[in-house]
Amino acid sequence: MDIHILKSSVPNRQVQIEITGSKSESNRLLLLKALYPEIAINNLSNSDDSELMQKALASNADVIDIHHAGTAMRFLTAYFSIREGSEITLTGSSRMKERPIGILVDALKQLGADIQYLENKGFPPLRIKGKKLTKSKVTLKANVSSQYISALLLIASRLDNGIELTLEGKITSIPYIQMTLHLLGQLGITTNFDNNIITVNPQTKDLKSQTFIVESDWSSASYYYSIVALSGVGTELNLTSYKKDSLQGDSVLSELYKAFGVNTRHRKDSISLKKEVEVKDKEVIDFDLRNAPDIAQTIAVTAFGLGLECSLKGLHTLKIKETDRLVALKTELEKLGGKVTITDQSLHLSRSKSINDNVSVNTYNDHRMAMAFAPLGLKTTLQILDAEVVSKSYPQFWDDLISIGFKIK
Ligand SMILES: O=C(O)C1=C[C@@H](OP(=O)(O)O)[C@@H](O)[C@H](O)C1
Ligand SMILES: C=C(OP(=O)(O)O)C(=O)O
Repeated sequence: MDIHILKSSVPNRQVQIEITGSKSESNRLLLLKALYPEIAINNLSNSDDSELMQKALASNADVIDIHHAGTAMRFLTAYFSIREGSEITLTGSSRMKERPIGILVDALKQLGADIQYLENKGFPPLRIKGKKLTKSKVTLKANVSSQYISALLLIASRLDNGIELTLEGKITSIPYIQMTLHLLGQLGITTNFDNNIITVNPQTKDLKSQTFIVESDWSSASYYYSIVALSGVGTELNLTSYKKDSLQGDSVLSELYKAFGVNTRHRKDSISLKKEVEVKDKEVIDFDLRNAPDIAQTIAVTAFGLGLECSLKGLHTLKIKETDRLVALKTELEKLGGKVTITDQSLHLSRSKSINDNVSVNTYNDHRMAMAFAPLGLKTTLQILDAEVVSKSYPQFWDDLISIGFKIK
C-alpha cells in the first residue's frame, strides 16, 4: 500500500494521541512472563513485533518465524536455549537472515547451549535444542547490539548459577541494558552492573504476583516531536501514557527537541509537546545518538524539514537494523533535495533552502523510514511507499496522523 500525503497542517487546538506500550518493555515482559507466569502486564504494545513474540512463546510448532522482529529473534534464541526438552527452528524475514546473531550464539554456547546455524554461520535461521545450562561465566562483545546482552540477562535468573557477564569494547545502547536490569529488579531478582561486569543471581523460588504497567512507546512519540517541530509556534499535542522517570532511553527526546523549539510538559500520566519558538536557520543540530539509535531517522528528517545543518554520530548500529538506515536516509533525503554524507557511524546533512515535492519515499521494509518521513507532509506533498510497514511498531500510525489533521489518500 502506497499512500499520498497532501500538504497538511496540524490545527492549533489541543489534540490527544494514545500510543500503546513500549515495544522494548513489552517484549522483555512477555519473555519474563513465560519464565514467571505470576506476572501480569498492562498497556502491552500492539506492535507486530510484540504479537509475534507472544505467539512464538505460546507456539508448539517446529518452525517459528519472527519476521522482522529483532528483539524477538535475540530474546527467543536465549529463551529456547533453556527450554528443556524442546527443539525448534527459529527463523525470520530475509533481512533477519542478514542481521548478525553470532555474538549471542557464541555467548550461549559458552554457557553450554546447543544451537546450530541452518544457513549462514553467524546468522539466522537457528536450530535450538533446549537444555539445562549450568555454567555462569560469559564474555561478549558489547559494541554491536545491546540486544544480545539483554537476551542473556532475561534468562539469567533461571540458570542454576545465574550469570556473570564480562562486556568487551565500548558498550552500545546502554539504556536498553538498564531497562532490562530495572525490570528484573522490579521482579525481585538481584543484579549488579559495575564497569564492564554484569551479574544476575539465580531465582529458585516463585516470585510474588504483580502487574507491570508498560509506559507508552517513546520511539513512537518521536514522530509527534517531529510534527510539532515542523509546525507553527503555538502548536501543541498531548500524548498518553508517559512518565517522567522513564525506563526508555528515547525519552531523551524531551531534551533533544528543545533544539527544534519544542518544549515538553509532563502532566499526570501524559506529556504535552508545544512549539514554543521558531528555530534560527543558522542553528546546527549536533547529537551523539549512541544511547538512542532508534530516533536518528526522526531527527535527521526534522532537521531537513527545517532546513537546518545536522551532524549525528554514534550511529554504528544503524547498518544492521531493519535496513541499512544510514544508506536509506541518505538516498531518500537526497531525492527530496538534501545533501547528505555518511560514514559507518555518522551522518551529516547540509543546510538547505527547499524541499522537492511529489517525491516517492522508499521504506525498505523499515517502519521507521515510513514514520520518520511522514511529518514532511507539513512542508510538501509526498508519497510513502509500502506504508503498511509501520505495523512493526505502530499499527495505527496513519489513522492517528489523520486524526491530527494530515491529509492522506
Ligand atoms: O533492546 C531493545 O529493546 C532494543 C535495543 C536497540 O538495539 P541495539 O542495541 O541493537 O542498538 C534498539 O535499536 C531496538 O529497537 C530495541
Ligand atoms: C531496531 C528496531 O527493532 P528490532 O531491532 O527489534 O528489529 C527498531 O524498532 O527500530
